[in-house]
Amino acid sequence: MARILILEDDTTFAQLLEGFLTKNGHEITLVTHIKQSFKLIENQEFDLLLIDYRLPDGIGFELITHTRNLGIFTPIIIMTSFNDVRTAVKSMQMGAFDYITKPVNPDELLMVIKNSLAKKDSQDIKAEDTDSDFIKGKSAIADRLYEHIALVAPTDMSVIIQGESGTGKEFAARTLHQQSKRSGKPFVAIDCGALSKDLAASELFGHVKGAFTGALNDKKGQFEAANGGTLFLDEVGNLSYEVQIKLLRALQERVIQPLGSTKQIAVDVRIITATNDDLLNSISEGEFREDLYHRLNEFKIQLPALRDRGRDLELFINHFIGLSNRDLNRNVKSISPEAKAVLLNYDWPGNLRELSNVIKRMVLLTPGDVAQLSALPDEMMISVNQQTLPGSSSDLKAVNEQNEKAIISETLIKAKYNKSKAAKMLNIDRKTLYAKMERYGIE
Ligand SMILES: Nc1ncnc2c1ncn2[C@@H]1O[C@H](COP(=O)(O)OP(=O)(O)OP(=O)(O)O)[C@@H](O)[C@H]1O
Repeated sequence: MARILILEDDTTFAQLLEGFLTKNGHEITLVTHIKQSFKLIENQEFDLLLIDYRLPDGIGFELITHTRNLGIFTPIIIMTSFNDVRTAVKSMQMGAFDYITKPVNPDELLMVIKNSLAKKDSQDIKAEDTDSDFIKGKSAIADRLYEHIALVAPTDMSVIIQGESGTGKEFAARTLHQQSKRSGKPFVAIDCGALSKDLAASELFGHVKGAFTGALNDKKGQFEAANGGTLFLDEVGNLSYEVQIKLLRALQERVIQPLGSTKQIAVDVRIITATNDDLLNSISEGEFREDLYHRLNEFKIQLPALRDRGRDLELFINHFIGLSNRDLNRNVKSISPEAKAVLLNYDWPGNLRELSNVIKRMVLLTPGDVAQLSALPDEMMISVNQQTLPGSSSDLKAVNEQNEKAIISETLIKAKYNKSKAAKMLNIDRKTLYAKMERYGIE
């Protein structure tokens, strides 16, 4: 028995389907509009969504995007007229499992449903143990990101993921793999930034015993380990020129040659790469091969910096509080308004990784249920104070005052609010410090 949500505006046809599928042991919920279906999937669990393509308030694609953005991977079958088949194929690239053309043949429908449910079972395990600590976000920029991921995932295109440090490039690469046809095969991640020049080639392509000093045994490379699946090369800009040549050859000819071996080994690997910086600069400086770049860049995904993700920041703060409560056995339920203001105004150069660390520390330092400003690192407050300085103001007096205020706050934090010590560090006497603190409203 499966719980099936049917989204179909032709009510006579929908009731026919309901009768037929109920007879075949399924539990059916009927809706006629996309908006109603959004509400239902947010609040109830379904095993399958059976949706019409053209609906009174939009097209079926919207439900696919919405469910995938919510991190729900329930199988979706699109029902479409023969004329819309091309669009239905596109819907599969966006994450629908299958489509069926109208008029619907009952036996075909049962078969498609059976196949989709079987695929769902094989995906559930992965969704459980790899995705539960991750969220996608709800900003427009996150919507676009996951739309691109859903579009390119099922293809075999090489993808470059570009983004600042800690923006979630590895998570995006894993998502691409999980949504691809290769999901049942290995996902192998290599941090090229951590590989020494000498070891990179052996790590990627393997070596035979005696290939170089220290090669005591044959070793399989990661290309072979990822065979049939996906190889994720993080910080690909760090690979030496010689390894870049070998990599290009492996991609073009689909064979690798372990160091010291004359044997060629056929490999079928999809490559996803990530880089912090713009590889185009490295190309113009002659450090990265342009031909390899084009081979790797069949599709580019740009990961947004956390500071550009709007309301996602708050979602991530809450998400990480939940994870830290669980991991550290705490019960933080809210954040004081001052602490929240600092979290929301900080510019997060280390992105999600930095946020996750800051929240973990904050939760650890909060025995009660409200996190306070004192649980945040001093440097964050200094940085937020400095950001609010009027950078381009021409009012010299105001700029000086703002500077003075920021320096005093900063020094007080450094001196752990010991005013004699702070006065000494600022090279002023205690009385002057008190007067300035009062004038600038520093507590
Ligand atoms: N969507 C997400 N939801 C929750 N946590 C996330 C998400 N994406 C990334 N993270 C967390 O943020 C941190 C950084 O993620 P990840 O390693 O994928 O970033 P990266 O861009 O590859 O970093 P680097 O540039 O340092 O290689 C990790 O701790 C990861 O668990």
